[in-house]
Amino acid sequence: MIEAIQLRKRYGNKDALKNVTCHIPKNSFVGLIGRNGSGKTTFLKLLAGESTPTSGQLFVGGEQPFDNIQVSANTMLIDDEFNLVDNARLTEGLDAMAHFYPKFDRLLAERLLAYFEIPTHARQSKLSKGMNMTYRFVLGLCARTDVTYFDEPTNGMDASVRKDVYRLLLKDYVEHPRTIIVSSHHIEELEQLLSYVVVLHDGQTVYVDEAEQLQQRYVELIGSAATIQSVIAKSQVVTTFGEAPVQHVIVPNELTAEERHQLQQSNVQIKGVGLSDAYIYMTEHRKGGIDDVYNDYDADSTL
Ligand SMILES: Nc1ncnc2c1ncn2[C@@H]1O[C@H](COP(=O)(O)OP(=O)(O)OP(=O)(O)O)[C@@H](O)[C@H]1O
Repeated sequence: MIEAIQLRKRYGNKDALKNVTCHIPKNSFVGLIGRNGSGKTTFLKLLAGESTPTSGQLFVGGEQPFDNIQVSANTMLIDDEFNLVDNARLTEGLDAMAHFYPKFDRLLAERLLAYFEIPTHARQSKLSKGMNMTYRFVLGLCARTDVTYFDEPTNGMDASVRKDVYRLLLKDYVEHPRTIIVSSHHIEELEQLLSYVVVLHDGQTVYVDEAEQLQQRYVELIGSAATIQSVIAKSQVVTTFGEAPVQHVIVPNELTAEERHQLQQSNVQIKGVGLSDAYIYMTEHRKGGIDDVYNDYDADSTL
């Protein structure tokens, strides 16, 4: 459905995206994850045809998205700027959606807005931040475009609305399979839904694959620091936390049978790592964890 090849986007003298390469199969439910400033919004804007790549190639459904009516009729980007009609009442927004998007489910949209207690006679500009995001989310969901991009859709929503939103996303996706890409900082809340994950780091794709594969990328060793150090080479360690004598050591899931045997013999527990933690280890180990900063600070301040 989506093919990006060595995509680059430059703003002035800054590369917002340096090298994004990914293939996303049709009807995937994708988590677009990455640290602040890693390029998620920039990538979504390119996908939605709102800006042009500086170099590289990008295809959505076989078409280049920029300035392409066919792509824009079948895709939708919901972000905190989304506003179909300026200063409109919500009912006018619903009218516009029905006009532009043939698969828009107006009845469901009205029922959801009533459930979330969002008054449809109100003007969008008068809604609270959380209500505005919920309204936009409802429009994006009910549009049922072939591809829908949600950029941080739960920003400003309270915990209970966020929970409903994730449930809704899953229910609607199961009943109407399509390609959905969600960028979010609440990846731990989203991870049960994802079939596919794209991780951006510093403007580059560092992981593109099924969510399950990312979960299996690392393991956590819990036990005596001395034992772990005697079996695992320092170069294998992604990060370490916890205070001696019991330490938690994260390593790539590439232990040999011999290493596993030695660790288990010494009562070191070998545990799987969740998706959101795996993502954090993948994008954090280059600069060390927060413990390293604190330990270095302690060492320097006692000099
Ligand atoms: N219009 C712009 N002009 C100049 N630089 C920009 C522009 N838009 C984005 N950038 C820069 O490009 C980089 C990527 O920004 P982007 O907003 O895509 O990241 P992000 O992953 O969505 O971040 P966040 O999680 O904080 O929303 C950042 O360094 C940002 O400062």
